[in-house]
Amino acid sequence: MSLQSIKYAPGKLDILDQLLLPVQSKYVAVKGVEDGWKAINKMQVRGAPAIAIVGCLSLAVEILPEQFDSKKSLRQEIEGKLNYLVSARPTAVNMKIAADELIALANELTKDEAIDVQEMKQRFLAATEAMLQKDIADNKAIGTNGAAAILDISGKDSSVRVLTHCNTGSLATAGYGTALGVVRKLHELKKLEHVYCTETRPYNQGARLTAYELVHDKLPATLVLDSMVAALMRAKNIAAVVVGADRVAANGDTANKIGTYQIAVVAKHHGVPFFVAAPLTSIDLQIPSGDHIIIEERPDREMTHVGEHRIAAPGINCWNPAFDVTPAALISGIITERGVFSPQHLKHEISAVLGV
Ligand SMILES: CSC[C@@H](O)[C@@H](O)C(=O)COP(=O)(O)O
Repeated sequence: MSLQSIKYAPGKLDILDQLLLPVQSKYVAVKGVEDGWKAINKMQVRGAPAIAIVGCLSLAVEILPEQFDSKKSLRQEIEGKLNYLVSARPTAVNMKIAADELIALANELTKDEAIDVQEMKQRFLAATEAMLQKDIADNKAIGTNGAAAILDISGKDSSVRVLTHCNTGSLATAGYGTALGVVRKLHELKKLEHVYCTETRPYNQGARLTAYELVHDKLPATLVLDSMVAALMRAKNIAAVVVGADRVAANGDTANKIGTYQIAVVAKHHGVPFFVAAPLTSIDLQIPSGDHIIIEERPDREMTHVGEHRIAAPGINCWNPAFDVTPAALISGIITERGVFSPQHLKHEISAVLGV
């Protein structure tokens, strides 16, 4: 059975505590928005799509038992709590886009004179709950589109070796995964010779989470350290790199886990195609370029310690940005559920597909 990081039934939300993986698989209850905010901020749940889903479902759990005396008070609660959830982590855009969409829905329902406060609440909860299934469907489409793009480039008859970074699988999404969904699809098509995953220092999402998923799902996989990528490309005939995204700007610049940018530079040097796989909810057409993306800086301790064990000299200063921005010029294609877009023409191509 594939991994499930989010378990939801109306009024009940449990998440797999990713701080404990891979040593322990333990679900923790998220009983409302405060728990949701803390789980996102402390990285018990992580990965851009999963953050948005857990944030929104934590609100669903909180408002289900509550009584509201007017649609206006329900709307205010929804807006205030969603904006609070957006503040838990700054870089990934999915929570912000989900919050904006749900606030717009709440505004629309407030104005609709044909419905009362009970019906407004039901419709809001249904929209929130629909996110889980939609994310899985989107990821499967990303997998199909991405596998086709990689096989197109590498020649359809051969199996491929690919490299991925960070974690973009079932643990970072509602299921199946984005970049890891592409890897999964290649495997389903019997076209995956091998996947290499980086350790992803300092938080080790690759070694702890991606490696855990790859072993769990029995995919042919090998772990490498972040410092081995250039040597790997020279030695192992890598057909493509595929990574996720936390926020893609309108010009195709992409924020993703720290280390992504240097992999893209190395890929360019070796002529290896570099793909970003992400749902449309990771694309922020409101910002013109990556210069406008706020990069979260995390505590020094994530660099100086492994668990309780100090590995850096006491007293040394640290700089710990959690993400970097890969310039669009280094990206071969942005794989979404609606097709593979050229980063240089992203805004235009998305508008054409969505008809807006
Ligand atoms: C499918 S998610 C893509 C990204 O969110 C992922 O690569 C990543 O950077 C996760 O960062 P994290 O800091 O662990 O939340």
